[in-house]
Amino acid sequence: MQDEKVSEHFGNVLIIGLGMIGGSFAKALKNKGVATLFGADRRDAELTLGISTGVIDYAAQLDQETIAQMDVIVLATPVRAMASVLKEIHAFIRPDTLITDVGSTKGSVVEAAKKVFGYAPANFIPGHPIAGAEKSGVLAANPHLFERHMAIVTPLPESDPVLLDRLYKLWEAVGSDVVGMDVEHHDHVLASSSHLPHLLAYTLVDTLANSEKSQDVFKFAAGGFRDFTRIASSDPVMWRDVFLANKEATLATLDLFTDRLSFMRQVIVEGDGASMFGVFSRAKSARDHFLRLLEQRTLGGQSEVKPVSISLSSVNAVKGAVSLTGDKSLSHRVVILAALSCGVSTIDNLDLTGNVKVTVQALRDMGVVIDDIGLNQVRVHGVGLKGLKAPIAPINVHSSLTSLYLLLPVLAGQEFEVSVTADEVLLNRPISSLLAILSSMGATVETAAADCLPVTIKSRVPKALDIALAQFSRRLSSSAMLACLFSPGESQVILANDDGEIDVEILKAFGFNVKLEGKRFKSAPSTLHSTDLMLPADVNKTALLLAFACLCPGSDLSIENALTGENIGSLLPFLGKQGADIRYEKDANGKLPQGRVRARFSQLKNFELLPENTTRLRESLPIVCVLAAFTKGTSKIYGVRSLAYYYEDRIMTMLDGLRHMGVKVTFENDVVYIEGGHPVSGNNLDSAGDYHIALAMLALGIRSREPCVVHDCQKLLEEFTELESVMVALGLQCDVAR
Ligand SMILES: NC(=O)C1=CN([C@@H]2O[C@H](COP(=O)(O)OP(=O)(O)OC[C@H]3O[C@@H](n4cnc5c(N)ncnc54)[C@H](O)[C@@H]3O)[C@@H](O)[C@H]2O)C=CC1
Ligand SMILES: O=C(O)C(=O)Cc1ccc(O)cc1
Repeated sequence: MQDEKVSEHFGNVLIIGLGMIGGSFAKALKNKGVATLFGADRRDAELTLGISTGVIDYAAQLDQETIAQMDVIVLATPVRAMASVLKEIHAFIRPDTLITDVGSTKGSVVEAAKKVFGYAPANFIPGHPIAGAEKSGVLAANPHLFERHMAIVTPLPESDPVLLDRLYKLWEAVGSDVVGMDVEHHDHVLASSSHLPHLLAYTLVDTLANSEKSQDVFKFAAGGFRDFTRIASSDPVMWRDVFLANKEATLATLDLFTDRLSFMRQVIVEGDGASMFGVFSRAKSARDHFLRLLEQRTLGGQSEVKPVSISLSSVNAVKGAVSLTGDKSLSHRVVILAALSCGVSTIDNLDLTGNVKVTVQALRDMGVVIDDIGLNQVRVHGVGLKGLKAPIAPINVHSSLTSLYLLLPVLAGQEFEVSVTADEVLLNRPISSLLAILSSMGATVETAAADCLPVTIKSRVPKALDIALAQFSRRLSSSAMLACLFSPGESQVILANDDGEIDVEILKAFGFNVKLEGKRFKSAPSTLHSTDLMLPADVNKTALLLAFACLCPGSDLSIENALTGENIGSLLPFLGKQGADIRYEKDANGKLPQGRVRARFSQLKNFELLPENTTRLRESLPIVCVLAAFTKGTSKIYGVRSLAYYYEDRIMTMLDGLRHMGVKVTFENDVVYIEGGHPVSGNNLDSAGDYHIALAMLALGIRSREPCVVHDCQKLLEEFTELESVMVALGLQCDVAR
């Protein structure tokens, strides 16, 4: 099959050693139509098969006439055969012909070339695809073998830059990501990542095969044995050559491993379960981490998102009582505190979707064992305040601001150097206020661009905090509170807002000695201890569902496991002020202020949101706009332009939705005017993939006079996993189309 053409043509390419790797490379280039392929092999049968299976165009001899015609020569024999091949052909090679190889070791190949030529030839540039299999021979050739896998090139100081560029292009043409590396470094890295595992697999199988019980051992081999020993089916000649060629580096890694194996032997002798657990959990975390990195590469970093729409079939009352999955922002905080505690905490009703996964993964990457023990239930094995382990790669918070704000002070409190990065969306966002907290802690931080990610926390001289936050942000407040955990003395933070109550309750639940007087947060050094917690319902979801009930005549909705403090979140207090009928019934036994919150329909008052309140309600502005549409009179929202652009964008999308439903909306001189009290009618709304807009549009759709579809709800359903079942439980007729 001929793939699509790539522009560059590499001319005549000769593969010497037409086995699995040489054949795969030849077939990939041939399918792309970017070269004329010649093959040479000491086994004629491989060449015949190579032609009949369309791997090469021509079989070739290693004579002067052939070699002089080649633009690229690829050595693909076992590594120790490369010296003799080079000896045979070196006199015929044109100086502008690129000679390269695919061998698993590089030092020995460079040595061979220097010996044959008498110097390091500028046109000899070694390479090594990090892709393969336990198979051999041309029949195992696979043209897709190198796609989205790395290829290492190891240029020498003498290497010709034009030919080096050609080598990069060759590997790119077959789909590889090419990286340059020093020859010696290559041999050390590969000794550990590839050569040692092959040695272990061969030795394990050989040991067991020679044991008395070998029949039964193989008969009852479980999946683990099969996975671990797959590579012992690899070609023995190839691997004999690798160990002969890379003796020093393989011995170094083997010695290290042998020491660790002896240590594990002693651990077993002593029945030291804690050490076993430590080694196994760190290894699991490290492997999970690099598998994810690998997956990102092989998937091209892309995951396909299927559009989802939700249709609401008629105007409904919202009736019933439901419990919701735990609060997202508390979920982040609680797993972090449990990880920093001494002892094992069990957390129930944790929200393990979306960004919380990012925080959990970061903690796992730093050696914290977090067992999934049931639906939304985890057991966290705390490592103590400073017990996190240096991760093997930078911590990636992806697009999770909450993970970033909560983890950064925790990292600044550890004793290792660590870097933090994120997805592109967060990379250009200045985080000056957050970095200021780190510097108040006494941490030295380096950023790539001024006050933006990625950051590296270099060192720290712990200091007691005494700071006042100017910015209204719950994340920043929590960040400062967590920073106090690592303070050597009493600390004080003056918060910019007065909604720190729940965070303080959570800190207290883990034994942190803190108190909150108005906006003044004070702490004294303490050791955190584990606790078992049942998280109350998500504050945003609770408020949004209660807003639905306030909007729909005949409604009576109870959220059974809600947070019940007066200052929890911003939307419920706002609804209360607008005359909503909301009642709180506190559960006297809860560790946190939690219980039942009940809402019934009531006619809401129109409102004016001054800039300070607009900022306070910024996350909930889409639903606030919807509420405005159902009050009597005109509501005004001031100061939208002073919000971060994404909040402003959200409001503009929401206003478009309102207009589409016949609501009179204007935006003039930084004031949004929404005329409420008129019938709403329309059947199609586009939520632009935003969680808050999607929920607000559902609220709008519920009051529409005709059945209404809200599009682009995949993010909503991803984060509000129980939405569908909650809607059904509340008697809302909805249909999710995936
Ligand atoms: N198998 C794998 O997964 C990977 C292998 N490599 C490297 O690629 C090279 C080739 O490995 P495979 O393709 O797996 O082996 P293979 O056994 O499938 O192919 C090697 C071919 O070289 C031929 N050959 C041996 N000595 C020769 C000589 N003196 N003159 C001409 N032809 C000769 C053999 O007849 C055979 O067809 C090795 O250097 C190996 O280290 C690199 C990455 C992955
Ligand atoms: O089969 C496997 O899993 C491999 O590890 C393949 C492999 C073998 C040798 C190399 O130099 C590179 C890749």
